[in-house]
Amino acid sequence: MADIIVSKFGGSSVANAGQIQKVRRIVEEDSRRRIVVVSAPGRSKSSEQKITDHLFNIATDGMHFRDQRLSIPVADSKLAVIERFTEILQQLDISGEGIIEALKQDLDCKLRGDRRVAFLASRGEHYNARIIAEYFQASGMEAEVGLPEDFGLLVSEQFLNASLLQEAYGNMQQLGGEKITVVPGFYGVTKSGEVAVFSRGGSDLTGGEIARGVHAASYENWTDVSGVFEADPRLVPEARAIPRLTFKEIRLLSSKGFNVFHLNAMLPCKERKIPIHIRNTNAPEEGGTVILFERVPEEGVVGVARLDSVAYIYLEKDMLGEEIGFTADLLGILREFGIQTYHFPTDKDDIAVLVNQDDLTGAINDLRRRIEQQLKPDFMDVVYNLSILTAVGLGLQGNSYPIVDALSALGKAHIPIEMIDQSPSQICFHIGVQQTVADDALKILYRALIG
Ligand SMILES: Nc1ncnc2c1ncn2[C@@H]1O[C@H](COP(=O)(O)OP(=O)(O)O)[C@@H](O)[C@H]1O
Ligand SMILES: N[C@@H](CC(=O)OP(=O)(O)O)C(=O)O
Repeated sequence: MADIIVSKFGGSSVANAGQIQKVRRIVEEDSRRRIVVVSAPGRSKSSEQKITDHLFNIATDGMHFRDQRLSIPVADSKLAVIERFTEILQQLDISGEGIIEALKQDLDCKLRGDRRVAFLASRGEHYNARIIAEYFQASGMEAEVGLPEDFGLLVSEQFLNASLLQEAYGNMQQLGGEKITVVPGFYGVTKSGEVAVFSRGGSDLTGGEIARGVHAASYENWTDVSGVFEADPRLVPEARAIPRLTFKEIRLLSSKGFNVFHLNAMLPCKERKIPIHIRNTNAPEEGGTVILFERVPEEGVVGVARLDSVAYIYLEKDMLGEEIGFTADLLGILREFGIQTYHFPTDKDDIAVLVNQDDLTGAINDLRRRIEQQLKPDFMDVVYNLSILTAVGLGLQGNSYPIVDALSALGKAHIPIEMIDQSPSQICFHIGVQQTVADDALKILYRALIG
């Protein structure tokens, strides 16, 4: 189906009726846009929460916003979800028959545990897709909704972090006929028909997997910025959109904080060499970013990413470097505790592992005890609140000068460096700093390496 474009519209692009009207215009403009993947309504103003967050709040009995030091009662979240969909229906001027009643019933579902969380979390995408398909039809388009439960978007039974099952690719062949099919992102169904969701931001994954399944000519990812920027535009306002990136570069950048595109969403497209085009729903005339298999680099560094909330677990033990299997044992313990690791610089008598510090919450005492018992370090320390700044670019291969420039710029600004790591591929390097200086450090690196 080489003439099909799969177009995914993110939460900001489908947050309200005005945005959905823009989506319609975009879809109508190119007859190849026959599979449209939609997210749940995101924030349309900063005072609002994403519908998916309200749904997680309902599913977790009002605990979901605790990290943001907010407490939103379940009843308020239910009301917010119902009101948002009612408003969208009214403003699009469609009846949406039975939709609000069905939504209310779903919000009172009796499922338990992860199954309950997954089912509730999926409702934002489910109802938005149904509404958008109905709106497309009402405005004269040949369109229908394609629900994962109907066409068989089969996923594993990890209800809150599902992955696609191979059979799903065959089932996707029924998509992409003459009609436009509106597919809800973020969820699939297990072989026994239960709903399971991908990780957060997972509508990008739905789009990427469907693009692979139908052998699409391209995968468009429509959002609220004009492509992937050289640095997070909220932190570095002068950053510009990067016209072309490779699959490898975007993966390195998204794994270190470029959350414009889900880290794993490029993998299915890479397999089939399907180009990904990141574009702005609010400015479709702008070029955006194209992600391709290869490109000729004209620069050293193409982007600088920043990842916060990193902790540094440091162990010292004489002869550690000579003890075969020490690193594997340490990483094995971290795996057992479900702690995400980023880097592990090692030396003769010491090792550090940089981890996601949110994963340490509630686990750190048990983890320390376990490491002490099994690995018997002479000394152990845990340092919190670090940021990793990651510079990426194919042009770094065989050109180490940007590393010198980066260190010298940080040195001139008296920014202390906690960690340095060059990736084995040599197309990126990482610098760890205290989170308190990360804003400055990012701007300094941006100016030294790109701006
Ligand atoms: N390097 C970057 N380039 C572009 N956007 C970025 C970058 N890093 C972070 N972002 C943020 O990602 C946001 C888009 O992602 P997301 O909120 O998931 O969009 P959507 O709702 O369309 O899925 C942008 O509004 C921007 O604030
Ligand atoms: N709505 C889901 C899935 C998703 O991809 O959303 P968005 O396109 O708004 O990032 C989430 O918030 O995680």
